[in-house]
Amino acid sequence: MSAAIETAGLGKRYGRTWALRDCSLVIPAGHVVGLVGPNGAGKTTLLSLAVGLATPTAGEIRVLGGTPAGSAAALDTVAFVAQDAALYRNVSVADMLRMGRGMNRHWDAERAHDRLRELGIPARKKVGELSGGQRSQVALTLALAKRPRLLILDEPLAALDPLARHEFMAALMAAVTEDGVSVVFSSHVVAELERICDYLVVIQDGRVQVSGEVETLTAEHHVLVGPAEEADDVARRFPVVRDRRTSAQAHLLIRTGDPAAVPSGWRRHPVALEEMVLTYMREPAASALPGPARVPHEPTGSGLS
Ligand SMILES: Nc1ncnc2c1ncn2[C@@H]1O[C@H](COP(=O)(O)OP(=O)(O)OP(=O)(O)O)[C@@H](O)[C@H]1O
Repeated sequence: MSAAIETAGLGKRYGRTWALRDCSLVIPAGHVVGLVGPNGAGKTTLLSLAVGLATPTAGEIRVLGGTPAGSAAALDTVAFVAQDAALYRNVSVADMLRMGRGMNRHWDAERAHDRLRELGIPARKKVGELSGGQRSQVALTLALAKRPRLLILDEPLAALDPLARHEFMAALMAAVTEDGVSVVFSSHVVAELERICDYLVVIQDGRVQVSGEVETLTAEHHVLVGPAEEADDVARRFPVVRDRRTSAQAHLLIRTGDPAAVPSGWRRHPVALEEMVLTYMREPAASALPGPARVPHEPTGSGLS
């Protein structure tokens, strides 16, 4: 399957600040991708580069199987919903739709009007007169009317209450099912990721920390619980994302491609996606971990079953 977004050595610097560095990433097409990371991590920068609103300082970025980001061909097939659904507040919804039709070759006006009718959003209203949730839905309607193959959204849920959030995501998922569009969206709503996305990218301090299919990542991450005096030995055998110890017990959040490899006398617990993401966000050093995980040492037979 081709890549929705592919970067090689991608970097973006603003003055002295590297907003994004050494980013080499392949996000396969056909996924709903959650891009997460703390404030200032570089999420908006990566998405802006992907839609051609910013140009790289280093490296390159391509979309949809090799089309240079920001090129005319890419603009035809990529749609973007910016943070806070930035729209012209004094313009009516109907005029926004007319502008969209004038600017896009594959504009599906009927679909846009049908969507707004279903949502009960009057086209004559000015954008500034709509609620935050309605504005977001208008922004999504405009993006989908382009009939994109890749839809990129920057924090689409930020301004929405839980109900509007639910309705927005339902609309997005319907588009994924109907059109097979690839979706990449940034979000701080970590708790909802598991329900929404099947691919995850965690970014921190301008670098990609972890990236992969949700199913694979949750299968690879575990918490090992066992006696503290054996923890150093166990920690040498697995890539450790988080190491918590009391005088008696150790809790090691590890990443391994071999979930059966539990040291004898230790217990293994699964890790929910939310806990995994929050752990990476709290542990910037975990970005050094390889992926997929490799066991750094051959087992020596001293306790691994
Ligand atoms: N136009 C700009 N000029 C100068 N610095 C910028 C600019 N845009 C972003 N930065 C800096 O680049 C870094 C990454 O910013 P970016 O907006 O990409 O992060 P983010 O992960 O989207 O953050 P948030 O979650 O707060 O939206 C930050 O240190 C930010 O201050």
